[in-house]
Amino acid sequence: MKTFDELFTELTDRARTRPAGSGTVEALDAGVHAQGKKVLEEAGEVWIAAEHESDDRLAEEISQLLYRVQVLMLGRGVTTEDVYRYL
Ligand SMILES: N=c1c2ncn([C@@H]3O[C@H](COP(=O)(O)OP(=O)(O)OP(=O)(O)O)[C@@H](O)[C@H]3O)c2ncn1[C@@H]1O[C@H](COP(=O)(O)O)[C@@H](O)[C@H]1O
Repeated sequence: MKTFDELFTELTDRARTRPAGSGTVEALDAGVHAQGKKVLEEAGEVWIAAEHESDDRLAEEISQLLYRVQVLMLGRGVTTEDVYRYL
């Protein structure tokens, strides 16, 4: 179990240390265009899960969307502080 901030710290570390086998490193290397497409894809899966699937499946899809948003944030160099000041 981890929070949004804890995941962002972990992904920031992945970007810095670039461990072999990290899907995050691969996603970062794919660039902002590919990262954005993943956000859109996961958002669509969240929508479908909200209409047709269980609460647990919806929660899982939301977690994947949050992950993809964080990868895009890292890809663009946007921090959680940059985002939180608009909340
Ligand atoms: N929270 C996530 C997470 N959520 C989603 N995903 C990725 O998103 C995929 C699921 O998305 P899809 O449903 O689109 O499945 P898919 O299209 O088959 O996925 P791909 O083939 O596109 O990778 C998973 O297989 C992961 O590749 C995640 N990958 C990593 N994390 C966490 O990020 C951290 C760093 O991970 P690594 O960089 O892999 O070490 C760890 O704490 C992980 O738990």
